[in-house]
Amino acid sequence: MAKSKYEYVKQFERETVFLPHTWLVVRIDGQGFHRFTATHDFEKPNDLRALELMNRCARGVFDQVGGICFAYGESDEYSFVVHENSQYFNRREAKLVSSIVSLFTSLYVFYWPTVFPDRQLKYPPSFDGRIVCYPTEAILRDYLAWRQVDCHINNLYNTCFWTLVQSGKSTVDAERELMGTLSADKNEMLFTKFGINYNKLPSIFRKGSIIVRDYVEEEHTDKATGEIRKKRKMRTVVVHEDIIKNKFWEQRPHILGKK
Ligand SMILES: Nc1nc2c(ncn2[C@@H]2O[C@H](COP(=O)(O)OP(=O)(O)OP(=O)(O)O)[C@@H](O)[C@H]2O)c(=O)[nH]1
Ligand SMILES: [Mg+2]
Repeated sequence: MAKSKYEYVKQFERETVFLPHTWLVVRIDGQGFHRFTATHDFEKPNDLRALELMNRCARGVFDQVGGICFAYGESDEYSFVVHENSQYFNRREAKLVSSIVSLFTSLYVFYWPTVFPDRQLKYPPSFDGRIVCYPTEAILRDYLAWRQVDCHINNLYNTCFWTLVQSGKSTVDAERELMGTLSADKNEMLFTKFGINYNKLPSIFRKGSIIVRDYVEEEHTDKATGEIRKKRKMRTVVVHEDIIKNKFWEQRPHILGKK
């Protein structure tokens, strides 16, 4: 086919293609969610339904976009790990980040009425996205540990802050009381003043959410004998576990392992 005289404009296009055998992390983050969560009356410090909505959207991305082997979410953000061996979109930055952030955003609006049937969406939410390339599995694991530590630090602080405010303190006084305190002080304050054992709070709040493909035991009835048997099946699961101290990775070598 003959080329038009305008074809030359394509020469101006530039692309970032990531190096092979490197881990890619696409992190999306709600834009202006401080305002969005206030406008939509999210519960403080954690709105369980809002977190479940984030998890639903992330599962949609996890299952539809190729090459994703792990996802971690907390607050208004989600990180998607593209496997080092993935060739999806030929590892092109713009394709990967734009399709993940747009799919996540449209799923957020799509699932909103199911998760919040009693709450109207007052304006369209948006998310931004970026990709970072990590050359080794050890650095990738440290990246994920960094996000989970962030979740822990923020959640412990916010739990203390809103418990103090709900007990009658002004936001200024609550902030002043927490200034300079360490994690141990915050745990102690929650327990002695309010009878709250921080470690007993839901793990989705304390640890964030992890999406992986993992083996689960499923029961099925043997047609011939009527016996109930257990079978190990690979499924997409959402868990709220410690990926830092526990043997999370050691127990699941298939997640980051070579495919
Ligand atoms: N009430 C409530 N607020 C939440 C919840 N999850 C996230 N948020 C809000 O969302 C904000 C997320 O932090 P950021 O991403 O730093 O703030 P942002 O306003 O989205 O700012 P940009 O990301 O820079 O656009 C938090 O500071 C909270 O205000 C929740 O479960 N309940
Ligand atoms: Mg945000």
